[in-house]
Amino acid sequence: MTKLSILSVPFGLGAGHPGSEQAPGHLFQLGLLQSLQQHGCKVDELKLIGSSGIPSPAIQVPMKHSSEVIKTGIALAGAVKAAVSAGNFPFILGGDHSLAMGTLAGLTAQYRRLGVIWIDAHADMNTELTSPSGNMHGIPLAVAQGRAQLSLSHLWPGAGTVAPGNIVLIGARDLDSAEEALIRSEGITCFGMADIRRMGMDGVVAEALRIAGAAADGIHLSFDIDSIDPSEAPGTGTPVQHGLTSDEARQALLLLGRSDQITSAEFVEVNPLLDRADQTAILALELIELFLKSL
Ligand SMILES: NC(=[NH2+])NCCC[C@H](N)C(=O)O
Ligand SMILES: [Mn+2]
Ligand SMILES: [Mn+2]
Repeated sequence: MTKLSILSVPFGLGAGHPGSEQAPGHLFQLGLLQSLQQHGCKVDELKLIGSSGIPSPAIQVPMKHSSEVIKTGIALAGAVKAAVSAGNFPFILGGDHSLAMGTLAGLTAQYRRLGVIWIDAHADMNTELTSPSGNMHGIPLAVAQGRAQLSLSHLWPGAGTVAPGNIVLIGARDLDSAEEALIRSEGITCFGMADIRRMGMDGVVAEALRIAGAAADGIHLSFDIDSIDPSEAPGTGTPVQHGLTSDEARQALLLLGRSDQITSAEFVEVNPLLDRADQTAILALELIELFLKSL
């Protein structure tokens, strides 16, 4: 049975709106842990990740709250690496998407070649130079490829990079021009909404696992709640119309959870302050349970 390390990261300074830092606490309040227990999930470790005691980073990044993002990333990277070494499945509960840099730093320090499946309305592939917003949650996948000034090895000394050929985007529909150019020049696989409707989510997931998993010894799933249409998941800072239905998200998470190729996951960008009557939080809770119990 899969032993879980749940790493809770109440951090939201990488996003443009406050609120995602409240998501882990809110999901726990709604009964996440109790219901995981009821579903027979084995939570081996539950850890709260904060940046207190982490010295200011040596690298300077010209973006909003970069030093806090980096410090949190350093704390998270260490916890992720330790979880993998202990033979546990790391599940990171955010928080905003900037924390993926910490996750990926810890993972690339452990895996020889890591694949990444990124379910998101966005590509999060800007650099410090191309970011239109200055928000750190828009850059983690460029950092992970070694394309930004900030690199994963700034967060964790033994961290590596993620090869563009092992990155698969699902649900992307709001790309900035520099991101589009990078996706095209690197040949990064991107399943947009039209592909999902044409191939079906089962077809997309099968292809995603094949591509992300090529020659890889692990695949990380990064799930941004804004992949889902705002009609069903309004509580997020950067909603984008015409997204996944909740059923498509359920299907994706069930299939990915069942695949033994997935070796870690994170769930980000739920913002309780922007939610409508907890609609997004309740859906997130259900999706997380569905995923973790299918592992
Ligand atoms: N993880 C997210 N929700 N990212 C949104 C990014 C939006 C935009 N592309 C930016 O760079 O600011
Ligand atoms: Mn994102
Ligand atoms: Mn997004």
